[in-house]
Amino acid sequence: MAKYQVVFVRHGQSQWNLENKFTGWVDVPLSEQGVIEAKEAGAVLKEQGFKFDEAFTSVLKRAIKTCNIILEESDQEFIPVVKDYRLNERMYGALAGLDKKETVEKHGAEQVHIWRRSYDIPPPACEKDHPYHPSKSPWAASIPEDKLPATESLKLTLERVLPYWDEVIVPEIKAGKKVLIAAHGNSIRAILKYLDDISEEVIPALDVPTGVPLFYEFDENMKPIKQEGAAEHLSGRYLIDEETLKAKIEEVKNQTKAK
Ligand SMILES: O=C(O)[C@H](O)COP(=O)(O)O
Repeated sequence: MAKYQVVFVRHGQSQWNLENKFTGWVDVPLSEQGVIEAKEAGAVLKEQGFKFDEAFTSVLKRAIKTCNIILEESDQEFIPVVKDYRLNERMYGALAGLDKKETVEKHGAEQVHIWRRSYDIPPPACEKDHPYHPSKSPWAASIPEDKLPATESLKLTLERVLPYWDEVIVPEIKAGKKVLIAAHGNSIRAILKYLDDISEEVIPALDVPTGVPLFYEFDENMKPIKQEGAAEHLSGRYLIDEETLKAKIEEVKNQTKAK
């Protein structure tokens, strides 16, 4: 029987999603389209009667803004919002700031797919003097230096996100709180891999669309309950029609397809 509920949402389209650049920990804003997506996500949640007691987000403004817009649109701005770098996007290493298609032209589609979607192969590390090294971000001072990654695979992202899920978010859920998690494509993929026990062979096929709420229910042991209309490989379902969902997932996949 369903006992707990969680809604995940990847931030709306960011300025660098629009410009098709690898982003990771670079703190770029939402694009105009991203703001619209966040508003739509909030409207759907309101329409379907979702109420939250607490929200969790990263320290990156595209996720924070998405979270705030959703809460504003659904009349729930009063709830506490907890920000933590452990929900950040995976750190994209030396690829941060590079055009995704130009990177394919330079290194080949196969190599870029490995960097983007393999489980345990990280992109090349970024040096300390890289313009987007995380030590240069304004919130870096609040993070232990040894926790500032020079690059991250999905596996390393999972090793960062999972303790936060287990030690901070799950106890809140088990205390009866309804939780919204506004995060990033790869930090959400990491949690979903864990929740739905997705294999290393299958995880490269999983893409998370921008700005679409993903609804999960769990039993008393925090085991996900398969929803009617669940998305491929997942127990949860996206709160959007299938055709729009397909188009939005395709958009993510197409970021590295030939021009
Ligand atoms: O950090 C980024 O570039 C994106 O938000 C996620 O990128 P990906 O879909 O290429 O992993």
